[in-house]
Amino acid sequence: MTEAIRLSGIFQHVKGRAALMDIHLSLPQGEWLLVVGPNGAGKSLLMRLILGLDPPSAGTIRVLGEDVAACSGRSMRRLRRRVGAVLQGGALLAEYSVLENLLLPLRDAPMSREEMARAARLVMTLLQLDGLENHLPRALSLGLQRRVELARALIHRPSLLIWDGFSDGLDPAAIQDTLAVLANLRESAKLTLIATDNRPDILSGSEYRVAVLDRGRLLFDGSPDAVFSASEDRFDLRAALWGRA
Ligand SMILES: Nc1ncnc2c1ncn2[C@@H]1O[C@H](COP(=O)(O)OP(=O)(O)OP(=O)(O)O)[C@@H](O)[C@H]1O
Repeated sequence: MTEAIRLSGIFQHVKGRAALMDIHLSLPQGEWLLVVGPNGAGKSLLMRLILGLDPPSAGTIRVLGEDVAACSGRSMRRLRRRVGAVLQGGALLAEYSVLENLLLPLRDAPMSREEMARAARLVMTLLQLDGLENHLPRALSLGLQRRVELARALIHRPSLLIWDGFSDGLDPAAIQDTLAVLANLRESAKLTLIATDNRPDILSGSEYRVAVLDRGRLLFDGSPDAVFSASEDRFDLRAALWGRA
């Protein structure tokens, strides 16, 4: 089976401090992985490495079969067109309309204006954003802004979606709506999802694996049921999942 990602022996140092240590992780295409852990565990750093936004201090990262370190210029742009990203803290450009924000990932795509307009219409309908194309992000609720971010991440029909901070700004109903959209894409287009969150059950209702990260180390990688039962015996897992109180 083709792999969406394979991380081998990843270390990441930030300002002289080891923030990720000896991470090994792989995921077949079409599967979903939830990376959970407390604040500061290293989830965002890991997502940035997978996206090729930062190079790791050591180790290799393969994304959709490509060695990220070996990609540059054209090959990196080609790889990025196969990956969508929703990053923490929202990255909608404030002075751009919803439509202009949506079209950003297509800047370098070999597509005509008509094809771009069609892609935007499709994704706006998919996420029920019709009629909002000329709005500025600040005119939208936080939940709608998140939906625009997701639409932007999906506009180029990526095989792999990276979502850092899955439930940020989403209420329970919005989480369920979002999961339904993603489940359809998994069914129809084999979309792979790698999401981060603080809650290990946030994707419940879907089939997914959980990787527990704590202080830069991967403590566990398995099914949600396995992680919950393992945490009954392991203080470190329990603390990473539910807090050290
Ligand atoms: N630019 C930076 N400068 C200094 N330290 C950083 C920087 N980015 C991350 N770190 C540190 O690296 C560690 C991992 O941070 P990271 O943002 O990946 O955690 P996280 O698990 O995503 O946390 P959260 O759930 O709060 O988003 C933390 O100790 C953080 O303080």
